[in-house]
Amino acid sequence: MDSMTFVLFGATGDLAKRKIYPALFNLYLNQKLPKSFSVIGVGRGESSDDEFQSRVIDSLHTFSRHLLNDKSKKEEFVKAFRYCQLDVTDTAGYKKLLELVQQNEKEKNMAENRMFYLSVTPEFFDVIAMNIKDSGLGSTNGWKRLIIEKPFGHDLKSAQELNEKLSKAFEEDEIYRIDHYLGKPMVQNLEALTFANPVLQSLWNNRFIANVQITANEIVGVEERAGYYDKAGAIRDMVQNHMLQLLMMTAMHVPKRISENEIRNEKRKVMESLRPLQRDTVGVHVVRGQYEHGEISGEPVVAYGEEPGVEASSQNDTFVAARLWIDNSFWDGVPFYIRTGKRMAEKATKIVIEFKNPLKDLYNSEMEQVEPNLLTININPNEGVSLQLNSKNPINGEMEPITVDFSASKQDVPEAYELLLFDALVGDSTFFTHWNEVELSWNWVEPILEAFKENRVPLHSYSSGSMGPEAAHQLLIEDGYKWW
Ligand SMILES: NC(=O)C1=CN([C@@H]2O[C@H](COP(=O)(O)OP(=O)(O)OC[C@H]3O[C@@H](n4cnc5c(N)ncnc54)[C@H](OP(=O)(O)O)[C@@H]3O)[C@@H](O)[C@H]2O)C=CC1
Ligand SMILES: O=C1O[C@H](COP(=O)(O)O)[C@@H](O)[C@H](O)[C@H]1O
Repeated sequence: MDSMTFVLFGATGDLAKRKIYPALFNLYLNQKLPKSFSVIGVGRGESSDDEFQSRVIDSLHTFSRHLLNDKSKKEEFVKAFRYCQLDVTDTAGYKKLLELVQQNEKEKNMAENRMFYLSVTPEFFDVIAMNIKDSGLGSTNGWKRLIIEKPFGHDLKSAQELNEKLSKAFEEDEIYRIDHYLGKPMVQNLEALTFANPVLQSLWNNRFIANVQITANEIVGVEERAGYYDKAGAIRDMVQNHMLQLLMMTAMHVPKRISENEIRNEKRKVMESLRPLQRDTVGVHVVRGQYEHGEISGEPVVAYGEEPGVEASSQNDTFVAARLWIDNSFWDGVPFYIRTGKRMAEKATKIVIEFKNPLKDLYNSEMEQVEPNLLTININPNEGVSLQLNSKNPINGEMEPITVDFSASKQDVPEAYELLLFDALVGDSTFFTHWNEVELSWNWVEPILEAFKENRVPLHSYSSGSMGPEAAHQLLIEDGYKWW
């Protein structure tokens, strides 16, 4: 693997400590980092290299999945870390950063391969990219790559403007837009599951599938992120990115070859076939909700409007459910339902494929409980795949659903950030979001944003700790289905 310098903007932030350092450390332990590498952490505050290294060690103690008592491994790992104090808006200051990067490359005899990770608030994405270019940091004899965090824009226009600016400093194939759902092992496994199993592949179309349900429910509320979340809502925070990515991964057709370009092409085709919504009829297919007070794990929790930093009158959505149609020959007539909410009864990220049940009538007189076959892909918290079948109970002779569980017991499942960082290091962008996907997603979401803003869609309240507003259940009931 190529030697490289990993320049981390936002090195003193929450994401760095909770996700990025543990991911880098796990890669290091698994010998998946280059033999020669350095990490230059950028932050506004003053810090020596030693202080920065101690901060990284602390984060590993708290957040690494390897509960390693061997202190020496951690110390060995952080030797590669240096700190650079820099206000990212201070153009002149990048000279110091460039000197530090070059000095390191020279000392360690490393190739000029530079990975820039923007783990900062989005308002700085374009500023930093331009400064990387103008300062000469981006002029290397090796490769340069930019990893960029979410959110990528606030709507279609702002996303286009951001992309325009980034593309002045980096080529599209140098930009790695993180959607951490694409780093989840079961999401990465979707491709193998659907393409490498002829049994499933032959059923993966509208002849056999009745509907598809994609759920990403959370127990947590807005937490300390009201400043961001109250302007974003579930529609921007989860639907525009994670939910539509899961939809693309589920609905894409088997590509001619398994390669990043072919997969990307198939994902794009899904988005292009997604039936557009009209602003004035959004409410027919989209349900929005906001959590009320309630109880979670026996503890009372406050309503969204009482959360710190949220105005009591906020009309922000903390729940969205929607019915989508993919107008192509594979999925014609198959509704795709998505739902995501905060303060729900359980943490569950899953994709459920409900198969058609043409034999239902065969058993109707004898047994009434013939359930549809369901393929459930559990993404979080329990990773695995299960298939619900009908079977006769040998004791009472009654038909009952049984579940065949395909989940292997995995003790050491890598974290999303670990898989994604490794892919970026080796230059594989399959599980990163291409600009086409971002643009098409914002484009599809745009009428919903407008309808929400203009209050064309009722804002239903739901109790914290429930399964969301009743209207989200009605959405499926009117089609003769229910959420699984
Ligand atoms: N935290 C999370 O779980 C997730 C975060 N994200 C995204 O990751 C990014 C980072 O989030 P998070 O870590 O939570 O944010 P934090 O607010 O915790 O950290 C922000 C970082 O940016 C640095 N920073 C702020 N202003 C400047 C400046 N002018 N010059 C230099 N550095 C500056 C801060 O340094 P200092 O304060 O030391 O100056 C700090 O290191 C965001 O885009 C967020 O949307 C995405 C998914 C999950
Ligand atoms: O991107 C985000 O995702 C999390 C949910 O992620 P998960 O891996 O725990 O399912 C969500 O809480 C957050 O609001 C959103 O910004």
